[in-house]
Amino acid sequence: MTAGIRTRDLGIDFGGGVGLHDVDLEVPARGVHALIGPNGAGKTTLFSILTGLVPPGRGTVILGGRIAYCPDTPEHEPWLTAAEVVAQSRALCGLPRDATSDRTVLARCGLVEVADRRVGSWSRGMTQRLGIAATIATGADVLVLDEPTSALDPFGQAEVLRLVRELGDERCLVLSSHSLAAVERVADTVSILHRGRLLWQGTLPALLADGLSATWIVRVAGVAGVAGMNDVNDAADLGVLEERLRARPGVVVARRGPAELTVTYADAATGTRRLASDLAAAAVPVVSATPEAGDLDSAFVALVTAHDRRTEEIPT
Ligand SMILES: Nc1ncnc2c1ncn2[C@@H]1O[C@H](COP(=O)(O)OP(=O)(O)OP(=O)(O)O)[C@@H](O)[C@H]1O
Repeated sequence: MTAGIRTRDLGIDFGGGVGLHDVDLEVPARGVHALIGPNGAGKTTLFSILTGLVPPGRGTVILGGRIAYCPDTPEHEPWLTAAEVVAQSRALCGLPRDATSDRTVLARCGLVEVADRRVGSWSRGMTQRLGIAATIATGADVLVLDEPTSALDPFGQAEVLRLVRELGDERCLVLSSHSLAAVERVADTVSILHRGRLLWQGTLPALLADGLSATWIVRVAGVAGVAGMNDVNDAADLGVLEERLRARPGVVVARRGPAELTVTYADAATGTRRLASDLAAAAVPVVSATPEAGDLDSAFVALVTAHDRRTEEIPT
């Protein structure tokens, strides 16, 4: 796998243990990579070192090509038009003038209709998209976007995430975000930074599998269209399902609500293997079976909490 970014033993000390410690990051040359971490984890510091804005205290950074960075709150000269901002970005990288390409970049970011408007009074969402346009215009192989969806409304977020996904299909795109739902939608690979240390890195499916619990929430179907009867039928179906699942070996079943059971296995891998066949054998209509913890939020919280517990246990 060619790397877009590779760091070895990267570190910086701000004093009192704050900074970055032994960061060995590996980001593929193509795809969307999300760097996530609690506030103060060191994400912006790491981006600043990767992009050469801050020299590291120690370690190395190897890049697969030119890198461009868009800060979380991009600022543009207010008297410039959007087209001029993009042209300026291209010129600062020593690239020749190319008004057609500038328009294409603005069109990709949904800004072509306002290309000739001065950007001084633009909304946060438009300013953010213009920052991304200026970043794309550099033609860099590695794009780093610091919290590109923060402070955007749901429409703005969807638009930026669509663009992020598109760009990641062409080159190496790294973003940081506190919106784990957004990360789950667009990222191919993820790294988790906490207190300046890289706790985890790998593909999103691997991270989700790591965080998967051994418990599933199973909801049964009622009899649709029978007024006032749904609860009664749900209860009846639930009772039958409960009894039949209990008869299966190694399954722990508990009631969760009027139409829901929790079904727990010895471990997540056993559950993944057996849940579908156990439900089929029970032969009761089921609406859904959802892992109790199987999303990025729970995987993230589990990793960070486990790390904190371990470090608290180490005597000082
Ligand atoms: N130049 C500096 N001098 C001293 N401390 C610094 C410096 N830059 C960052 N820090 C500290 O390093 C830690 C990491 O900060 P950083 O901004 O990189 O975190 P972050 O993960 O981007 O946080 P957030 O999600 O809140 O933006 C913080 O405790 C911050 O106060």
